[in-house]
Amino acid sequence: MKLFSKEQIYEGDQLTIERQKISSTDLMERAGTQIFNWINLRMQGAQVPIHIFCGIGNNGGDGMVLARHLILEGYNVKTYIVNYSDKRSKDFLINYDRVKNITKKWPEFVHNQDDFPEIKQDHVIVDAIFGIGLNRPVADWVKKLFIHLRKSKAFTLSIDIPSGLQTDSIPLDDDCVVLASYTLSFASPKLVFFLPKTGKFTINWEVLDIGLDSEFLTNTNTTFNLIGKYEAIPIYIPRDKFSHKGQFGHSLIIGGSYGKMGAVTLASRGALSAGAGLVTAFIPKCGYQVLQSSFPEAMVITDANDDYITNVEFNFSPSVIAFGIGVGVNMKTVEAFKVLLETNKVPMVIDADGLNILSNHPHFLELLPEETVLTPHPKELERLIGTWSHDFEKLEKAKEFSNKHKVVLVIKGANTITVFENKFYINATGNPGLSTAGSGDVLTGIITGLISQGYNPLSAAVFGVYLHGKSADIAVEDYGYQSLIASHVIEYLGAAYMDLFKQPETSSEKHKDDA
Ligand SMILES: NC(=O)C1=CN([C@@H]2O[C@H](COP(=O)(O)OP(=O)(O)OC[C@H]3O[C@@H](n4cnc5c(N)ncnc54)[C@H](OP(=O)(O)O)[C@@H]3O)[C@@H](O)[C@H]2O)[C@@H](O)CC1
Ligand SMILES: [K+]
Repeated sequence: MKLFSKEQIYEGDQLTIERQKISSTDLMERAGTQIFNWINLRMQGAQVPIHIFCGIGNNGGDGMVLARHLILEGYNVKTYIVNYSDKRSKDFLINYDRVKNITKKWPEFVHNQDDFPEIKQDHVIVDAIFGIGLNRPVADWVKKLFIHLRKSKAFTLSIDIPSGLQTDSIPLDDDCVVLASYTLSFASPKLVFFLPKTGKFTINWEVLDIGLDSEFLTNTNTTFNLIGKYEAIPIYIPRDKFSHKGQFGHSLIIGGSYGKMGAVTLASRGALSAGAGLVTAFIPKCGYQVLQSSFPEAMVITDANDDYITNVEFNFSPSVIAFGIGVGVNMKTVEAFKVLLETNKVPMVIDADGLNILSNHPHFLELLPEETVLTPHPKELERLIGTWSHDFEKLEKAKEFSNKHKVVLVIKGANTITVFENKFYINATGNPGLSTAGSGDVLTGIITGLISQGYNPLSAAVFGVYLHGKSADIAVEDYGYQSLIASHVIEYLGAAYMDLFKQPETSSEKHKDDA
């Protein structure tokens, strides 16, 4: 799913008005009506007090349309105008008048703290205060209103975006933003729903289709894309009946050191379960028995050294090499990595200590094959690209790094983001159960196994992250967040593949933060 920028949304808005020969007021009517339908379907006329807080721009206008429909339907509505500016938008004013024409209970003005109404926990709040037009910090009394709303603990439905959240920057502090239980967003979810510092302001979200111009929706290219089931399906390469294991490549997983052999086992199992034809693990000698007995499907080659890798030698042509899991940073291992990089020609996936070695020896980066996949967690990323002061800076720096070194960068997190050639692919699957030992090793294995069978590195990264998260989403139903372990993610990979063709996208693809 495309994540449109604020500028693109305003442009789509304008194009829709021109091409469909409708007025901006008509488009607002569509938006407000969609929100009304959403609420009406769920509340079925219940007389729970609904407090609708409207700003004075078009987000407030949407709130006014909603208020009119709810009042006409007999709901128990209280409407407020959060009067943060005198610059009312045309469509806000039109819809303000329309509300006044159908009820004697005119909207109440809120100018300061004394005007804040009492809201009980079992009431409903609609937040139509600011939309994507917010472009500076909110006034102090507006911030106090946001705190007041939050303190009520009432279900809070934000229209388009939680008020106070800008589409392209991080709020000064948490009190500057409404905490939404649910956000109904127009045209596309907003990028900020997926970033660590801003995603927490909406517990759930959904996109409402307001019929924007279809040509605009199809032809507009976006820098950010959300990867759910419908984006994953076209990446999938089907298998034909006469295929054999020789077609799916040979993954070589190089890693491990004394005490860290399980990581290589997990990655090897991940690669084979993702569909690699053959998997060979290259490990220090001490892991030979461990790996052979814990994962008989893998072949094993050992280093001359017992405890860590000193010299990588093998006598076959792998389709892809993964390096770094549990490998440590011994100087001999570093040297072995360098020699490998100097001679290697096949695609690579680099993780864990492999990334730490790259950070400590940045000139190694020049030796990487183009489109090498790097899979850092936040600390490893920081070592690679330096520190950042906020999420947007992090993304910018990650993009520069990926461009400079021509690498596919997989930024692991609650919503893992893959960066390549100035595009960002935000993964929609996965859950807090993945915060568990070895889950990154499994991911590296899956991506390696996908490259092995012919996926290009970018597709393998994007699809691999999707499958990894999806597998965890299915497994968590059986294990719960706390008990999910990395091995389960491997065991449920088959289910994740099969789910691609099973049923329409379900709510599990929606952003959830209900750990
Ligand atoms: N495109 C679509 O798909 C559709 C969009 N629709 C809806 O329109 C919404 C966008 O509306 P909007 O542009 O009028 O902006 P909104 O967020 O209501 O803010 C109002 C004004 O406040 C001002 N302002 C900014 N920061 C401020 C601050 N800190 N303190 C005080 N004032 C501040 C700023 O004006 P300024 O003062 O900068 O001139 C701004 O213009 C969008 O989110 C969606 O809900 C639908 O109706 C139809 C289809
Ligand atoms: K809002």
